[in-house]
Amino acid sequence: QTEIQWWHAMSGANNETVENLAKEFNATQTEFKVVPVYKGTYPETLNAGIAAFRARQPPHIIQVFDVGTGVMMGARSAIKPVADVLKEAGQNFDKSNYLSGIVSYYSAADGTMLSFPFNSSSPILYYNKASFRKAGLDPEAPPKTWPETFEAAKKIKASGQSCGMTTTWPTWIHLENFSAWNNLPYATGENGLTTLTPELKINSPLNIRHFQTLAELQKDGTFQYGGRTSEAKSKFLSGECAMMPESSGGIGDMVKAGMDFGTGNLPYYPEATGAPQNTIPGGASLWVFAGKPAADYKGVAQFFTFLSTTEVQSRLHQVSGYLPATMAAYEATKKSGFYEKNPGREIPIQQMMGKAPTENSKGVRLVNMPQVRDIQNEEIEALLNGKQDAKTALDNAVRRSNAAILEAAKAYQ
Ligand SMILES: O=P(O)(O)OC[C@H](O)CO
Repeated sequence: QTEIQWWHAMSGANNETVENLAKEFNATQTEFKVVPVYKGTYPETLNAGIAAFRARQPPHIIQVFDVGTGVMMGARSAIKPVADVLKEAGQNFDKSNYLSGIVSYYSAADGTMLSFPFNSSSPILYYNKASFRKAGLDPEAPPKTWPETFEAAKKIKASGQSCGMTTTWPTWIHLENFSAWNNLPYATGENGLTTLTPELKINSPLNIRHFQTLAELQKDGTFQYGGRTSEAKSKFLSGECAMMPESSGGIGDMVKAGMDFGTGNLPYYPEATGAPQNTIPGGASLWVFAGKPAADYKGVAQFFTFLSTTEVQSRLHQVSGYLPATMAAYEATKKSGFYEKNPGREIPIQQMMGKAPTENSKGVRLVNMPQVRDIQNEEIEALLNGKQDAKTALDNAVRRSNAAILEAAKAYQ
């Protein structure tokens, strides 16, 4: 039996899903055994993959988060495009079966699909219904705009509760999706999609106002910072913080915890022209490393074909909150009545596909995006620690990121 190593970053409820998928696939045939290995957070998993590649011992499949896409595309000789893996193995592969916004994000300029869109997400607002009741807020009416969200957070705090709001992923949610959803540029060159050396635009007056408000609310704990990736989830699950913008793919843990929670759209600013626009694909995709024996790729292809079936895709979407990768799975979920029975579960798809994207909202691509996020996180943390104001933080983030992008782009020119 040939083992197929699959490195991933899924913890909690999503980890169980990954384990179950591998078991299920392994039971369908005897030639291959998919072995999932948890390698830590998304940034940790990507770093582990790069180190393993350098040591000539990469896994067959690695899960890389949205912003690692540019890094992987830049390492073209290290990877084998998923379209080739599937075609060479004689698997029926038609790009048009997949959700268009997702597939274009994971395709090369010539249209070749490079990675498998395993878990795409959109950020939504989670809220604790009991906390809303305690604060005299309507538990069936989540705030729609950022000003309403901050008002609700203040009321929750004023009702004697410990924290109105926290957030996961400050960069992904409050910078990248913030720009797309409010139809503002994140960077020049269609957010880096048409140039290797874009300049960031994340220090507009609305960006500054948003972060200055978060910093003000952080002072008395109305807002509580909770970390750079998904760490803040524990503050919501424990009941400490009543609201939390977080990935749609985080829903499995809330369900598992038996919480009485509601979900709403990602808030926006009503004065932003065209807002709410559309969100951009988050989550991760599966990349295949090059240089493995040809026979192994047959197993990888079989596994991806298994993952693409309508039955598996529908289930994955319904259990995890990630978007279905294929249109067929979306249609099947609609037909089954799932969205009527589970209000709010169509939100991530509607947020991403509800409007045709503008040049501000197709996606963000930088050759060194994980590094740029680190820079932004440092500046945001200094802001929330009271060391600088929002204008300084965002101006610094722009200046430092632009310099880092220019430096990183040299390797590709
Ligand atoms: O929590 P996920 O898997 O939806 O990922 C969120 C962000 O897109 C990661 O960069």
